[in-house]
Amino acid sequence: MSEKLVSAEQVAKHNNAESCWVIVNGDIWDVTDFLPEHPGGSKIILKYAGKDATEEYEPIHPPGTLEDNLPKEKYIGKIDPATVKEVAVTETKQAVAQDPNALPPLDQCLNLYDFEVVAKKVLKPTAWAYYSSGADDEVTMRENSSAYGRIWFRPRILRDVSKVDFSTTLLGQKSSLPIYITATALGRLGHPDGEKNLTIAAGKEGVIQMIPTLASCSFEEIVGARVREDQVQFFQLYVNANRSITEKLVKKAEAAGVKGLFVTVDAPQLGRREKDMRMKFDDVGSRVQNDGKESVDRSQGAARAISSFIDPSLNWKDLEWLRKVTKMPIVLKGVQAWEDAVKAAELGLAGVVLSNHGGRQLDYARSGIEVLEEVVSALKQRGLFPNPKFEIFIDGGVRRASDVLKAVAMGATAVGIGRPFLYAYSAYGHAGVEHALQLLKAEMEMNMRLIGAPTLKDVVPEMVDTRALSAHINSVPHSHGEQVYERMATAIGPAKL
Ligand SMILES: Cc1cc2c(cc1C)[n+](S(=O)(=O)[O-])c1c(=O)[nH]c(=O)nc-1n2C[C@H](O)[C@H](O)[C@H](O)COP(=O)(O)O
Repeated sequence: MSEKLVSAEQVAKHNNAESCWVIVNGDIWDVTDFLPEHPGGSKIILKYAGKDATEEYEPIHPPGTLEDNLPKEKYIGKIDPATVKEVAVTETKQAVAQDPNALPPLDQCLNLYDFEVVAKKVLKPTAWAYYSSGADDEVTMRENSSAYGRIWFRPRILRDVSKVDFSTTLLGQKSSLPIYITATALGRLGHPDGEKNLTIAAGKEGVIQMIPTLASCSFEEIVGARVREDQVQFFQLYVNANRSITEKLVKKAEAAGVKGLFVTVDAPQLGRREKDMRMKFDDVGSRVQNDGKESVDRSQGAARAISSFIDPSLNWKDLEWLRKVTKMPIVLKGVQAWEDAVKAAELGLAGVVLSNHGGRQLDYARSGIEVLEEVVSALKQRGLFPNPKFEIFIDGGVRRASDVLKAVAMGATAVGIGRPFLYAYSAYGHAGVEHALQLLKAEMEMNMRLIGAPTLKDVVPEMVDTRALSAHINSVPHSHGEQVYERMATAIGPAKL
């Protein structure tokens, strides 16, 4: 592409819907004609019209998105660095960018919760909002963790636990832990290397990473970041209303050696995550581009902007089509009732993930661990459990190895963990995720010794007391008071409400 240098002053003249240029990674693009086609609406682009959009663009778009989607003639040239004024780094990033020692030393993180504390300090507000939010009143998000608190151990004694082995297999693939790194979108919101941090750590620690459809990094970057030839990855699929796009994606994943296809079935539409949505009101602050004509649907936050392609018509019949597209084992991710788990087993699928999407979808959905109990009992009644060809995973709120062992005792093959790994790499890169996995290994070893189980096979239903599991005690949803009003008030701008 031409190396023509263009001054920042020249770019700044193209700052409206009639002529809109943006700078991304030093390249200048004329996106005027693309504005009406942008899935996230034109307002978010107009906010950066005539300016550098790199920081906002990077976490949401895999590399090459502009080159792949805009005709060559829309490429204007390179920004002349001599004409660019220093752009202030956001204050939280400043703390880290200028002085990484501004963080507590990694070895001060003793459990998964510690990463959340550090990440909250480091993450930009938009990233924190997206990662930490749950749907509506976040009752299910809180329930995911508190449900584990209603399960108690029945440890056994005088067993030789000098050697403890917590290795296992998931869909026949070896794993050093009954834990996998689950799919979470927009990895670059938290760290420039995005999902690659998870790939590196998963490879080094011998666990499996589930690659998200909505990754910030490209699929090739994530697969390319494997640290071992034989490193195993799974792929999480949002089925696109345009089935040919999905077919291409699934075939590419299979050709790249991905060993499992996890079809997300709990998100025909992404949930209303209000922390995330409130961030969108900031965009209204740039009223200068408020052309008034287009009513931006600000009621869905970033989630809507990235997910309008998801097909809400997806149904059981489509699984026949999917089985023709791939030979990979197919697992349904987001099953929340025993009836659907039994149906998946009877259809001969490879398994289910009992999950409510980390509490980001339907509020008041039950926790994966609670659904696990009813699913195992229903499968047992039909002679469908245990079944080596049908594996049950759960995710949501898993923060301790004791949570993992409760799930294994109740019949889960393994558990997915999401946010803790996002927080770990947002603060410390892949080293943070490696440390998080090492902490879980240390907890696993200690807990298995103390419950009297030398291997995962010895972790059996009699080791847990689940009598209180369905006794929900959830705090009444509360308004968020002052801090919400502050956020809302930022939207009160020149154009009176
Ligand atoms: C935290 C988080 C979770 C997301 C996630 C993004 C974030 C930031 N995204 S989302 O953008 O659509 O909501 C996905 C996703 O891409 N696909 C998916 O299947 N699950 C998605 N999940 C759900 C995830 O796979 C697990 O079900 C959930 O994270 C488990 O709960 P914990 O975070 O408490 O471990």
